[in-house]
Amino acid sequence: MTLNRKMTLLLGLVAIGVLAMLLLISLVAFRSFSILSSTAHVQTAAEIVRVHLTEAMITGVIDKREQFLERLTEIRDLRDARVVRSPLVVDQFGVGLAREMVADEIERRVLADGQPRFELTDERGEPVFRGTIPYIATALGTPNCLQCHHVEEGAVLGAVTIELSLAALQRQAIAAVIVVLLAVTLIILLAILGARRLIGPIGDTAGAIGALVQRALRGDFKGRVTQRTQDEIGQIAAHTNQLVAFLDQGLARISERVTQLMGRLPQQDENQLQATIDMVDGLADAARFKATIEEDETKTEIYDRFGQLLMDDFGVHRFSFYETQGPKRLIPMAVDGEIGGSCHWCDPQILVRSDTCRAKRSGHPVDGLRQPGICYAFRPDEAGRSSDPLRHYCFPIIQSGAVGSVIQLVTTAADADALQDRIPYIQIYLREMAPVLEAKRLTETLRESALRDAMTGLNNRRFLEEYVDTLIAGARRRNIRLALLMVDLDYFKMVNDTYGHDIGDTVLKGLAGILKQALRASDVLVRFGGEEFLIVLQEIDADGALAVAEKIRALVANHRFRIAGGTLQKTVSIGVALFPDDSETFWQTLKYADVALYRAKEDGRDRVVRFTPDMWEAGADIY
Ligand SMILES: Nc1nc2c(ncn2[C@@H]2O[C@H](COP(=O)(O)OP(=O)(O)OP(=O)(O)O)[C@@H](O)[C@H]2O)c(=O)[nH]1
Repeated sequence: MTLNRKMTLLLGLVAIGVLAMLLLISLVAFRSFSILSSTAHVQTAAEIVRVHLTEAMITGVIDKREQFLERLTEIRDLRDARVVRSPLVVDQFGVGLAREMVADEIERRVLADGQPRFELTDERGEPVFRGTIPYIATALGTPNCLQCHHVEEGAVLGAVTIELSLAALQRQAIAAVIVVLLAVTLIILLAILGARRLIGPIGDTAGAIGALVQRALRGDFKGRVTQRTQDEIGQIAAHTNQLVAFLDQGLARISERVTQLMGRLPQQDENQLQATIDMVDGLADAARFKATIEEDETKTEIYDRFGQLLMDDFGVHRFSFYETQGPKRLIPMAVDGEIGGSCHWCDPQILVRSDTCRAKRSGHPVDGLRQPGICYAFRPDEAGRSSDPLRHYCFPIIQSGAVGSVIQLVTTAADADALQDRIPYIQIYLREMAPVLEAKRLTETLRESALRDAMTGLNNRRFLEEYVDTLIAGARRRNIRLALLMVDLDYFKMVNDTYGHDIGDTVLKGLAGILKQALRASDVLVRFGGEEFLIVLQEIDADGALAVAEKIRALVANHRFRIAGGTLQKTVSIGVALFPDDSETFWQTLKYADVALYRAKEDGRDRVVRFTPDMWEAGADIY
């Protein structure tokens, strides 16, 4: 119900109440007034009758009293006037006129107790007021009643009954009440009309503000309220319009900026405010995600965290993260949440020919949600899914101007639209993730290059320094030996001097290749110095170590290094020491291997020498 209606209803009810009260009060007042004024009239008339009868008695015309009483009834509204004698008067003067003896019940009681009685009756619709007043004998009056009447002081001599018609009075009263009620009704109607005029703008403005708020809740702040008055209500309308205009402009600006950041245009039918809130939430979550992954140590942690996010927040459980390696290769970093999982959703060909990956080749997202079949490399596992085939969406992540990673999302055709809606939100995360991934990648590359010898690709001395603690801890825990083989090319300086530095490099790289091939995966090979290589063999005894060293020596001796214009043969000398047999410390054992190498050189080169303590004593001054 509108405010206007409520107000009208309320005023209407108040009006009915007021009119009813007024009517009631008028009727009660009329009745009281009628009784009071009629009582006075009856008493006056009774006194006139008494005076007249007394005068008639004195002047001796008491016989004419009948005419007097009849003439009295000619007075307007005086219906009846009669006198009755008390038994005392009857005893003294006889019964009198016939009608003076006929006493009704009221008159009999008045004659008996001397108390006047009044009553208001209704006689066939006519209101009649009747009063019966006793005549009391008294010696105090003029004339003295007791002079003529042989009765005692205070005795009841008779009673007079007067009946007045109140019909005319009633008509006047009703007319007056009707006039008053009409006047009051008119005033109330005018009051209701006035109130409606006042309330009207309040109701209209409230309704308009209500509609405006409903539109605003749907994200539409274009609505305005019509300002109907210049009073407080008009002010409310004007201020509401200002507020909504401010919100509209603010939302438009926020929406525009957020849209730029998201690259997502809000759709016509969606709640603009809700869409903007969602986008701001997305941006804030992505910024928080970025802050978190910046503190992650490795790319693997980042991929793991992003995979978790895809599953938990976006409901995507099938995905692949690939990373480019060199110009041609892609490596699967995580598949369906499994770090290092194998290529599952694409033709494995993309791993060795990365250009067969459309996202990697083009550097643009590949939307297989809207265009199924756009990429031939996509290999959905079709088994049992013909009714709900799979779709994919691939994002390239640009790092240093080229595609550094490819993120592939896979979903069912039924869920394709839902994923499509989430793509802009996922893209924000990817945008935040790209520079962090790149930074981590650079850090890892830098770290790797710091531990690697660029020319031979072998680990360098720094790597050994970092790795040695792990190596020794493992050996102690497993209670195994380590054999240290210090390998040095013989007369290498001559190669440089004779053929030049480039040929020297070629020989060093060739030697690194021979050593790599001769060793097991668990063995450690380090380019220790210029033409010096250290091999750490694990879980081996002295004979085994010497056998490996001899094998290496022979391999090198029999190898022909290809150089410009022919081949070159070189030999190596190898010193062997065992940890912990020769020393309790790794670095001392290394020194002993070097001592043995020195001895091998001394003894003519192209040989393997096992360290013995006497070598250390003999050469103590040298070392
Ligand atoms: N081409 C090239 N030469 C290097 C490299 N590192 C060290 N050398 C050279 O290796 C040679 C080592 O020579 P020396 O230590 O005198 O020993 P050697 O000539 O091998 O003789 P012996 O070890 O006594 O058999 C030096 O001429 C260095 O310049 C490198 O990376 N490339």
